[in-house]
Amino acid sequence: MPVFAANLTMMFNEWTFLDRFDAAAEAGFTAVEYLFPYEVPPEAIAERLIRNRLEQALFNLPPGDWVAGERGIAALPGRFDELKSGVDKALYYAAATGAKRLHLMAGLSDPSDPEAASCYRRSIAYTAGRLAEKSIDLLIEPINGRNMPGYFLDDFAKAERLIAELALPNLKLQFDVYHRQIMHGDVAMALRHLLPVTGHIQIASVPSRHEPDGEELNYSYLFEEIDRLGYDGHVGCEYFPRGSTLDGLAWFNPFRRS
Ligand SMILES: O=C(O)[C@@H](O)C(=O)CO
Ligand SMILES: [Mg+2]
Repeated sequence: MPVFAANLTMMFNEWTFLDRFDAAAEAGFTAVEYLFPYEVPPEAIAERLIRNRLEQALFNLPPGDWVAGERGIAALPGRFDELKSGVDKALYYAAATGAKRLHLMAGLSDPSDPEAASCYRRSIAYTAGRLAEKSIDLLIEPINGRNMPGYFLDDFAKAERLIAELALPNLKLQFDVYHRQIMHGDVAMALRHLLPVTGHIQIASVPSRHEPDGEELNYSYLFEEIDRLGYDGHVGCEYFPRGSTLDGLAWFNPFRRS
């Protein structure tokens, strides 16, 4: 049975950020993820995780100036010092929360620009090395251009090639089924092929990015496939509820912790 992590950036928005941990546990989740924890002291997050017996599945390294529209800095020339201090900060939060996976966002940059490509590889190699000292995996995630126009890592095959070429033991793919379906389709075959390099899976309906309970993907089949493949990581519920988070959790009934 897949182990689901509630994405607290998108779900449980009826509660304040810290209270979302309590709400997710109450709803039967055993793990959580979110984009960024950096507005809240790590000790406060750790306290909620322990109190609710929740595992911290994943969060993202600092992405640059998100509010101004940046979506990561790893492929942006001239930002390496900032990247290094972001790694320090993320590791501090990972130590407090027990996170064993961090996602590094590439940024908005021309995918065919060789300078961006070399910058991205350098950032990944540096970050993976720092994370390896703490036995933490580094994830890279291809993101579809409809949701994030101009995102550097815009192709699953490119991510696969990069992981193979860099050959860093803790560098893995963040396989977001929602992005995969929009970018390339062929989700089940891609899961079979890429599972050996996949460190985290995320889900949402396509095209609406709502609950995984309809529209163009058959999630019952995909959940069984994920089990058949022997995937033992988390499946992040990275979706915007159609209405209230709790009203939208019927799909989760067979999986919830009682
Ligand atoms: O799919 C996404 O959008 C996220 O997983 C993310 O990390 C960046 O927004
Ligand atoms: Mg995602």
